[in-house]
Amino acid sequence: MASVPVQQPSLSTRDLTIRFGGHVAVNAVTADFYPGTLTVIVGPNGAGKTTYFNLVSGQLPATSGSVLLKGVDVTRAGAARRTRLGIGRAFQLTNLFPNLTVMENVRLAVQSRAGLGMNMFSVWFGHKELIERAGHYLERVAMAGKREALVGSLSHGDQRKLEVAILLALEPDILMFDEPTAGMSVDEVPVVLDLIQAVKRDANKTVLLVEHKMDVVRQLADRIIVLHNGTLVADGMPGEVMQSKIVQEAYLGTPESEHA
Ligand SMILES: Nc1ncnc2c1ncn2[C@@H]1O[C@H](COP(=O)(O)OP(=O)(O)OP(=O)(O)O)[C@@H](O)[C@H]1O
Repeated sequence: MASVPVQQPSLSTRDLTIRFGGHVAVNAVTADFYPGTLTVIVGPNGAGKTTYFNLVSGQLPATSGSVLLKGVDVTRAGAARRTRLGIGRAFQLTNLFPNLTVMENVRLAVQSRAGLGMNMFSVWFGHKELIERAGHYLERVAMAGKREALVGSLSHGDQRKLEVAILLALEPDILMFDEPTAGMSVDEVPVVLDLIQAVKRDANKTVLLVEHKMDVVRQLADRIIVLHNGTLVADGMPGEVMQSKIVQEAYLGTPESEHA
């Protein structure tokens, strides 16, 4: 009988926990994430979603438990090492250079991915291929027309789209988005959602998304994890998780319209 190959998780957390004083913000969360799957993490305000993201991407040190990236224990590794190992996160605008142009921001990401370092004046400057690659990512977020604009002058929605372009340019294996459409205008939202759809069709990419808007959750999720008071209370296919009693009580008990 032919054996079915067992897929290795690209990312795992084991009993991952962080305490702030007496408050346990993330409480013994164990989960595996696989390539080709988009997992949405939902939960009420203060449930621990962003803190869990910070523990995974290395912005916060765990109090206990572990984070494994492709089987490598990175619990004590900083964010930079985790990035080198393939984690990429869209950082709510904190990784943009406001005094540089849109093109320069994406070029730096392409340059970084190409292993050339972040020096604006290094040999790649003017390098046609890198500029073309940066242009490609700008086209994917429908921002090719704004390549010479200073980032600080962009609308909030454009800055969020640029952030997605930069994330894509870094070509991570694991992509983490924290409410990617928050603050976007109605016509900007589909650009980003279509892009995330396209990323999730790539069987090699693992996508994690924190999201409040239930229409976005329905549209994108292959799997839903529910956090409540820092604890994982449900994990499964969208249909079953949405129907489960614990979710109805813990999350959907809050009217959806409040989060829409
Ligand atoms: N640096 C910190 N110091 C102390 N408490 C913190 C810190 N960061 C988060 N917390 C607390 O941990 C809990 C979880 O916060 P977190 O921001 O992760 O929730 P969330 O699910 O992302 O919420 P929201 O949906 O509102 O963004 C909250 O009670 C928050 O006040």
